Amino acid sequence: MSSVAVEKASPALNAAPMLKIDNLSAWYAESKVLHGMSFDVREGELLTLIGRNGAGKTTTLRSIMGIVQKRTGSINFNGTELVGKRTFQIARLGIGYCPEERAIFSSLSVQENLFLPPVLREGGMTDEQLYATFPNLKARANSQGTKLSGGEQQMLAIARILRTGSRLLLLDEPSEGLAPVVVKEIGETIQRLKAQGFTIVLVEQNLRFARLVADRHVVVENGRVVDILTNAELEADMGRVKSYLGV
Ligand SMILES: Nc1ncnc2c1ncn2[C@@H]1O[C@H](COP(=O)(O)OP(=O)(O)OP(=O)(O)O)[C@@H](O)[C@H]1O
Repeated sequence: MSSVAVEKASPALNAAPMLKIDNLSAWYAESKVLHGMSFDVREGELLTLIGRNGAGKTTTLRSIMGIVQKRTGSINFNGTELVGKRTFQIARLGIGYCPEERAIFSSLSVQENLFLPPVLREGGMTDEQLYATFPNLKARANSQGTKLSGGEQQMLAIARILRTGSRLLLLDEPSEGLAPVVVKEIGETIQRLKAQGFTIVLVEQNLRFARLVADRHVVVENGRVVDILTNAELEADMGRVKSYLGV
């Protein structure tokens, strides 16, 4: 399929930006980790951040959520500037963050974990909608967090932020450490969420997974954006991205 055909097939590529990141820099203590990153995320789009270990992908998500000590530049979400805002204020605007470590509370049941974050704004999924989207979790509603498989924990971590009313989802390596069959399930879930109109930024090392779900890819290297390409462009020239990733 030509890139033009794919771009036509993905209306999100022509949508207005929901998040505009301009000249973003971020620090951990004295150490500058992001060096003037700029990219945007369009409404309804699924955008991946790809790049080697330590490139700054997680830090980009943490900067959007305000979980770094210092950041400069601009992160504009639907017209509101996020630089200067606190994490709870950012969450209330409708941004949900699912960290790499998943943060499932082992002593709590699935249901308790699910209902832990407060509903922050209207439009969040109801319990029925959540359990319809994640039928495995319904069957495990009273199981303790620790008794879940890695895939179930990942599903729970994603489900938890859907209740809150978030419309922009920041997902950090949901495929990490999971068996291929489970990665496929997570991919299908993410595609369903996109079809439901969620906008998603996905940090992903697994290119095979990223290609299946994404509209566009932002390549991060040493805290800088070194390339932005549509999924069709990636399909047409895998070598372009593999050279960045060293694979
Ligand atoms: N809490 C921290 N304190 C100090 N430096 C950090 C901290 N977290 C990350 N770093 C450093 O910031 C840089 C970017 O890390 P980041 O986790 O954003 O990369 P990444 O692209 O997400 O890679 P990975 O997939 O390995 O997590 C790395 O050099 C890392 O060592």
